[in-house]
Amino acid sequence: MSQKHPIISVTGSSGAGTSTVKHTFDQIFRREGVNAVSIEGDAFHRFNRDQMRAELKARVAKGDHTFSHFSYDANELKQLEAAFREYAETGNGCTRTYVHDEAEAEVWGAKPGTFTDWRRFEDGSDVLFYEGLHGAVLTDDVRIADYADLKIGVVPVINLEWIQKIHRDKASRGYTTEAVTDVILRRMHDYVHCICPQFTNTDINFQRVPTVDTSNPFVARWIPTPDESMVVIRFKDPRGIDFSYLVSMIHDSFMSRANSIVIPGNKLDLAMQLILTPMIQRLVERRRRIL
Ligand SMILES: Nc1ncnc2c1ncn2[C@@H]1O[C@H](COP(=O)(O)OP(=O)(O)O)[C@@H](O)[C@H]1O
Ligand SMILES: O=C(COP(=O)(O)O)[C@H](O)[C@H](O)COP(=O)(O)O
Repeated sequence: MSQKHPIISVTGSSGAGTSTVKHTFDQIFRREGVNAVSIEGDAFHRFNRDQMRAELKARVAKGDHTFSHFSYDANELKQLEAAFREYAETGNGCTRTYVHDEAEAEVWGAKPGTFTDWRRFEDGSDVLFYEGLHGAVLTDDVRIADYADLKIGVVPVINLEWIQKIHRDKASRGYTTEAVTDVILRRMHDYVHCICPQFTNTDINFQRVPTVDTSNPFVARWIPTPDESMVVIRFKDPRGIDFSYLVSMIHDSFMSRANSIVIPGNKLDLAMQLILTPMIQRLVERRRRIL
């Protein structure tokens, strides 16, 4: 936690929609005049694509079938924690980019499946914004969640998450359904052990729930649209959340528990803006007062 250099962390599995949610944050940052530096969880993978394949082969040969990008030890989580700590203390830090495909390769000048060099953040930012798989990890060794001032979970129900991952990985990363299915299966152990526990450490979770049949996600021809879904928004600490304001502003929303509201899927962007803008304003105002 840092009053001077706040950190916002958006955590979700692969295909959950964290990159999509980043657009909403970018809009809020732009409108509110907040200068944010962004980092991606992929930057903190331990291995590039070839090294990861070799490591997987070696682990399988030793009888370990659970190693994946979700595993804590497939990532430099100490380094991610150090990046959060350094930012909290000094307002700066280091990141790099994992290049997924040819389009990103053009932008970054590195081959798909490799990392760029490490680089320093730009000076003078108001907040650090993280988006990735491990932004709310809390273990005996690694205390990433402790450094983040606002932690958001993006967690579609699992069939929908798989549909989103399969479609994104096929459309923009060139994988087949079979290849993505293998990845989903291999990652399941650490989905349970490394990803799910983080959603008890987050301040707010956004859980998209389809209202159409997704019972066989591996043959779904398209991703259920916002109109074909609802979103459950759960607050860890509901004190200070003006639920009656939210329910009156978001047409057709309702409270399902004392700490949760349910909204139509096509109101997600509006709901995020209504909920997150005052929270971001508070973080930035507190920082500016101190400075
Ligand atoms: N709220 C949403 N409504 C419809 N499609 C979505 C939504 N959120 C994400 N998607 C789709 O799901 C896929 C995965 O989203 P993405 O943001 O790339 O996930 P992540 O970065 O968490 O891996 C993308 O094709 C994206 O367009
Ligand atoms: O698990 C993830 C990260 O989440 P996201 O999918 O949301 O980026 C990616 O698949 C790996 O970064 C790289 O995998 P590959 O080397 O197969 O591209």
